[in-house]
Amino acid sequence: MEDRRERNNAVVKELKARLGLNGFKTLQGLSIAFQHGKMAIDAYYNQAMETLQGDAALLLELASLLPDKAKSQAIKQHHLTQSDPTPAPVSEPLDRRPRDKLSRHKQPLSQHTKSSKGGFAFSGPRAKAKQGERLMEGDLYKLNRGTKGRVIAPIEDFPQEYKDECQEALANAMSVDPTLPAMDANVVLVNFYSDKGNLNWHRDNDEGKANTALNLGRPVVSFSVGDAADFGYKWKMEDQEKVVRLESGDVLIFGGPSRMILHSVIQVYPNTKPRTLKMNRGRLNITFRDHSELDDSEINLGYDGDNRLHK
Ligand SMILES: O=C(O)CCC(=O)C(=O)O
Ligand SMILES: [Fe+2]
Repeated sequence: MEDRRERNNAVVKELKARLGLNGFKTLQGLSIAFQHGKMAIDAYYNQAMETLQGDAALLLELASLLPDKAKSQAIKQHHLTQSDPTPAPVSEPLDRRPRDKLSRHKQPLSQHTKSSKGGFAFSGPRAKAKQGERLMEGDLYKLNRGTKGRVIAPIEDFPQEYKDECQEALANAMSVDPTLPAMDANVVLVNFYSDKGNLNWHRDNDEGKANTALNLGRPVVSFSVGDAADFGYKWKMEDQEKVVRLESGDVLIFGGPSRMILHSVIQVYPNTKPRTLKMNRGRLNITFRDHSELDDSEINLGYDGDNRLHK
């Protein structure tokens, strides 16, 4: 309840700052009319989007706060059925050379995915038992590696929305790069970085040489939530790195010939998360992988992120 009120206040603050008092009141009037069944969903959606200048993420945030959950859900569904929802999730190829081919996708994230403190990801008992590494202890941050923490768990431990969002982002990336192999995520790896956290150069090859998923170049699909960060990538250690700024809601996808790219998280930018996002300082990274052919004993995604470097 408390949490809901705080979110409500944050959204109201953001709306007033963006729209001014008059714009805010217009939107409030529309929302009340819609809630009371005095306005049809398409009229509400179109007018609210117009008032919000096309910020669908903010509209969905607002919708999630409506007291009537059926109405919240209806807005979300309506948004998905729009042939050209604005802003559409966009995929942008970051580089066209085969080995450096990454794509970035902008996606309005569900409440689950950007849930407070990544709490969901870190609260699954299986995740804890399996890895013996925790982000949280009670309600406190307890990062297992000083400025960062990691949890790895089967996708079934997460809400269905996680997988849906992963597949949506992938489909979008495949539409800009049809050569990208498909993947069917079955493992989720969640990293949390404090604003002092970083991750050294590495390739995502911890699964072992015999890994068919790697051989087939099945993409890694990687969501960023919270503070922005610079993500570096290059093919060889001696190459000059390229850097892409990852913001909350960005999805980075690398597969095919670039599945084995060297990459790193160079730095996190403090206080850069969207104002409406209810989350403690820092950055969450939620990474989806397809290890369908491997059984659990073959997957060794231990947190030796900084030791598997320079190989
Ligand atoms: O946090 C990120 O964006 C990257 C994480 C990563 O590269 C990894 O966990 O292997
Ligand atoms: Fe990685």
